[in-house]
Amino acid sequence: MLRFLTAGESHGPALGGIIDGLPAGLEINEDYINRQLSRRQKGHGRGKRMAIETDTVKILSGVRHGKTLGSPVFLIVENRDYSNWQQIMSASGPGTGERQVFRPRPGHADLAGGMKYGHEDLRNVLERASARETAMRVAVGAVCRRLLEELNIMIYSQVVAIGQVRAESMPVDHESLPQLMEKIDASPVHCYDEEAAAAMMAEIDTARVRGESLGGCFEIGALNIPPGLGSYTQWDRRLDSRLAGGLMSIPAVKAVEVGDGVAAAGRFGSQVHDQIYYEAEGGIRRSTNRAGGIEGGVSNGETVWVRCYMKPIPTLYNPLTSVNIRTWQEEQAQVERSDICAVPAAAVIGEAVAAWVIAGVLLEKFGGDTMQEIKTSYKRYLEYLRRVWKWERTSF
Ligand SMILES: Cc1cc2nc3c(=O)[nH]c(=O)nc-3n(C[C@H](O)[C@H](O)[C@H](O)COP(=O)(O)O)c2cc1C
Ligand SMILES: C=C(O[C@@H]1CC(C(=O)O)=C[C@@H](OP(=O)(O)O)[C@H]1O)C(=O)O
Repeated sequence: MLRFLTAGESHGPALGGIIDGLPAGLEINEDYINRQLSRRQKGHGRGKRMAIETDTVKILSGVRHGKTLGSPVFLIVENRDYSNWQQIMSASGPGTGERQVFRPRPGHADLAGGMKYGHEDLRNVLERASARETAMRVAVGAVCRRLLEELNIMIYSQVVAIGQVRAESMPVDHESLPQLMEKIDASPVHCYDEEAAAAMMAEIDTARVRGESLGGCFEIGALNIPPGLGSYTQWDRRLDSRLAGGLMSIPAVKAVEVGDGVAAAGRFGSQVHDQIYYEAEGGIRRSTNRAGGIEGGVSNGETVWVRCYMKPIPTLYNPLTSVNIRTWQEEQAQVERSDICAVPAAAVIGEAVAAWVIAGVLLEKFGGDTMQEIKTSYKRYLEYLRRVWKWERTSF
């Protein structure tokens, strides 16, 4: 079973992550993970913290001579900002009482977390509730992405809305993907459509001037997924529920839509379901993919695609009304250094989460202790699909 845990406070010394259940023999190195970490740090609308951090990972265990050993992989990413917070974060001594938080920010974890854990200083909540933790999730996801690459599976993302500004989602196929991703990565808002991207940036600038924040929507896709990942046999084995749960765990993501899920709810069945055809060459195929590549919680061989909807960032430089929890007087919410919009970063985090979920279901189906065993079993399955089901669309 593939599992991971992360630890670390936003302004503490470091983030840590342990991945357990990886096979032996997977090639991985720090540079590969760092490339994904750097993608997460980009995006128009980020605050000053991203100028302080240059996220880089250290692999502390589970990898030797560039390959996984089959034992737990232990990763850390240091917080450069810690040097500015060391006194504040320490248990005692000068500075310990500074930067306490008593005016909970509506939309953040401050108040609910304070009530739950009995913290009077709400910094004790926000330090862990902060999306800083997602840096480690991207590091973990990068290892899973490497595993998927070995099976020729690729993951992409693109931002399709910031506030009210929408962009067409770019159709993606396996061949065009590397070039498309290069262009999307070069966009300051992680969006293929240049005109929409310019409007999105202007929208973020307007929000900044007004002391406001913005959310939006991003799409995540996985290409070259074979039919048969996930299962309808138990609720917790469904690929759609696992993807939705994972993606919803990204801070501020408030809805996950599989394929055309939301629009489909308002249409007739004949306008929604993807008809099935057969061709002597190429075998079974669909001409549409409104289902998002998943039927009955099982991948159907089409591109798996989902959309995630992110709410606006809770910290507002023009703050909303709150209550001081020491005096019970109405006051404006705390203002902490903050992003204005983090949808482009969330898209990269979404890729990492999707990579982790898909690697997990893959290992459940083709699991072995070594990459070689997994590849052999994967190959055998694709041969079966070709022989029995005339399925030839998954390349390996
Ligand atoms: C990449 C990323 C960066 C974020 N940056 C901030 C930020 O700077 N300030 C803030 O208040 N919230 C930020 N958030 C959102 C909060 O972390 C999130 O709203 C909060 O943890 C409460 O969780 P919830 O929105 O899921 O209920 C960010 C989220 C992500 C994914
Ligand atoms: C640190 C990151 O995001 C942070 C997420 C975050 C929050 O409240 O979620 C608040 C901000 O923290 P700070 O006040 O230290 O600037 C963001 O910068 C990161 O993405 O690496």
